Amino acid sequence: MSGGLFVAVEGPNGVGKTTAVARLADRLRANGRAVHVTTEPSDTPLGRLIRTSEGSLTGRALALAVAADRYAHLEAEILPALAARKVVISDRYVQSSLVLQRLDGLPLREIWQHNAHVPPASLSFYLHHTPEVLRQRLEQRSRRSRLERVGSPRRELDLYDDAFAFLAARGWRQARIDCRDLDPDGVVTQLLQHLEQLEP
Ligand SMILES: Nc1ncnc2c1ncn2[C@@H]1O[C@H](COP(=O)(O)OP(=O)(O)O)[C@@H](O)[C@H]1O
Ligand SMILES: Cc1cn([C@H]2C[C@H](O)[C@@H](COP(=O)(O)OP(=O)(O)O)O2)c(=O)[nH]c1=O
Repeated sequence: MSGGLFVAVEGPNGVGKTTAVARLADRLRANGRAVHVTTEPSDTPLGRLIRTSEGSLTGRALALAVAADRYAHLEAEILPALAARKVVISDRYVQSSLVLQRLDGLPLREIWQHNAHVPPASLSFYLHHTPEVLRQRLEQRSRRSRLERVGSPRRELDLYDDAFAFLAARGWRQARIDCRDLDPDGVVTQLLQHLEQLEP
């Protein structure tokens, strides 16, 4: 992908995506890599509008807004950073839509159509944990989003499994990371091992 490396970090709410993204970036920087950390929804006016409207923007309208944000994010931020040969790490990408928009009532194939022109990441990580641990972590959060309340850890994991298989069938390069018994550094060590296999 234009000289850089594009890493997506996916998985259910509370699994440790944000933690893993920050630590992966630290480890790659310590190894001398130029890293660009980003998130979806993006840190732009549209991305911020999606975050603040998530209670009222629902279903197809939310799905299309998230897809529009993704195309803009690619154009304005991800592809230029890749062209500058950076490692881009995104906290959430297409697999998240294949789950969250389904929780919001859309069929998988329609969500896929909205994302039909989105390039795959170089490698997409699916972080996995038990529903019991995910539930405990979510209970500790002071604020839960509408989709966190609509879904449940078990339902989210089922939909992530579906999305993983769906993307695999379309040739997306993915790795499923079982986070049980791994502290944050242990998770990142596994991510780095997978990334080393990509880069000779
Ligand atoms: N590997 C891990 N082991 C134990 N706790 C973790 C691990 N990764 C993250 N956590 C904790 O779990 C909670 C959710 O992590 P977070 O990175 O915010 O998840 P997400 O971004 O997927 O919602 C935080 O309290 C974080 O400190
Ligand atoms: C990336 C993404 C986000 N969203 C929406 C729903 C989420 O509740 C909202 C914010 O994403 P989320 O990652 O849950 O936010 P936070 O970083 O605050 O935990 O964006 C989707 O509906 N589909 C997507 O693909």
